[in-house]
Amino acid sequence: MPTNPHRLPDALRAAVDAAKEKVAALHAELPRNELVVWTAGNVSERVAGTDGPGLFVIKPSGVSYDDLDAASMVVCDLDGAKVDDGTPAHLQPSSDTAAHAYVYRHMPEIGGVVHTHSTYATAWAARSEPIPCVLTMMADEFGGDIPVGPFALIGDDSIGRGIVETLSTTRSKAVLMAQHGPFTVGKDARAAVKAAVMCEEVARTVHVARQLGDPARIDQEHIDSLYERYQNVYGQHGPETADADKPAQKPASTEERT
Ligand SMILES: O=C(CO)[C@@H](O)[C@H](O)COP(=O)(O)O
Repeated sequence: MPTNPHRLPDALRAAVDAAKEKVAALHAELPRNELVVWTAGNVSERVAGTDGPGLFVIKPSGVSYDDLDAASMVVCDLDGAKVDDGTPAHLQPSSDTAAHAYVYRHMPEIGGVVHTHSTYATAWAARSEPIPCVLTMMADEFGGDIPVGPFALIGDDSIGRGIVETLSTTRSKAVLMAQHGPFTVGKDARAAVKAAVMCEEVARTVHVARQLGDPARIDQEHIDSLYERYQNVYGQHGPETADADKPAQKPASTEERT
């Protein structure tokens, strides 16, 4: 049953509108960081403070990045069904909506999901090869290798299932879906966009390094130390300068999760 926007409590209406503004603005980061071409890629964010079954905001499918604004963002429930909140009826949500919805249903700590076809990360995905943790930046952001998820067709739960299954075995916020491209997650959409930018950067750097030889993986104890510092010490921590990229909960160590 579509949701009538006029029946939304004021707080939920405000939260939906805030998410639409934020997700629209974050979509501009994808072309700005050269992570997408044409209409490829998408960003979503869970609507904060939603009682009941939950909602998220995602871009409409196949619309030029130049034409995306808050008014064109689509609101969906956690089954991926479009919610009628006043967004024009002809705007259908992203073709990856079912994957985003699956992640939100199965990873309650996650508040943002991003998908791109960024060149270097997608090249690793094309080979179904994990990116080895040979850079401190990888240890900082991803806590280890960036894993590969299974090949899956677009349109149903298959991609989402592959993302969740793969991310459940790692600290990484990025997964390279085989022969498709990277999906990243974060506590909110901004953190997931950051992970997408970092994923492409390390994919490019490790690729370049491999043209020169075989880079060595960082020792596990050093990876753990770097990850701990970056996640818990790096950046600003005052109430007015809190880093929005920090995870809500400290993820378990690799040893605890495997
Ligand atoms: O992976 C795919 C298609 O292969 C999609 O991610 C498109 O690249 C973007 O689709 P929309 O979000 O515009 O539907």
